[in-house]
Amino acid sequence: MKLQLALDLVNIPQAIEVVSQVQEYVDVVEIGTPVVINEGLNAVKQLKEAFPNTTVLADLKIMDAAGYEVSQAVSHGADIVTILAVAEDESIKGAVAEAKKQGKEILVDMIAVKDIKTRAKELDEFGVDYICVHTGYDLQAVGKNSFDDLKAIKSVVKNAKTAVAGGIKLETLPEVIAAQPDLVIVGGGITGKENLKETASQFKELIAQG
Ligand SMILES: O=C([C@H](O)CO)[C@H](O)[C@H](O)COP(=O)(O)O
Repeated sequence: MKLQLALDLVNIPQAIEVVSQVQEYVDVVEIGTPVVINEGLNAVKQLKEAFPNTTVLADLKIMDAAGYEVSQAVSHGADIVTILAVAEDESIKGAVAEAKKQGKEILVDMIAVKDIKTRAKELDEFGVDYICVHTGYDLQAVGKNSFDDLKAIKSVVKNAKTAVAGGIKLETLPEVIAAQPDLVIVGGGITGKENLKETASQFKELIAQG
């Protein structure tokens, strides 16, 4: 089980500062969608240049022009690129084909999917690398989480790795770990704390005990 740190509410220098503090405890660093919107793929490029040995995920949440957008993210240093599960099948297949060509990976974000099991089965057959259940900020705000969705996809996914994101905190981490995803994605649960390093190390320790 790996830990991904999501950086959403920072600019580029702040992102680099956060990663320099917690680098040893995280397996993947995500340049979040709000950062890409504010700073463009330059944020991915600068993070990769600052931490060349770190796996960098570009949270583009692609919806169309998938092959092209994956190729752009990869050319800026992304190792993993996200696409939305609600995108057309052709877009998902295009993203997977481009990532494979470049030796990189695709994470599909299940945000807003209604029939989780059916879509997860289809995505699994398209050869995506990760299928991620995700409660976005707007549903977190009304008290939702993705823990039951994680169990649902775990019951049908045979090939892809599974991931979970959305409001995960140290207090809720044991419930997440119990469902055994391959990747746990945490943003505010780490970046919102005073002592980032201590919090990241506690996440890492619990995940290692898995
Ligand atoms: O993908 C995300 C969200 O849509 C904003 O871009 C976050 O990175 C994801 O939800 C993880 O962040 P937290 O919910 O703060 O843990």
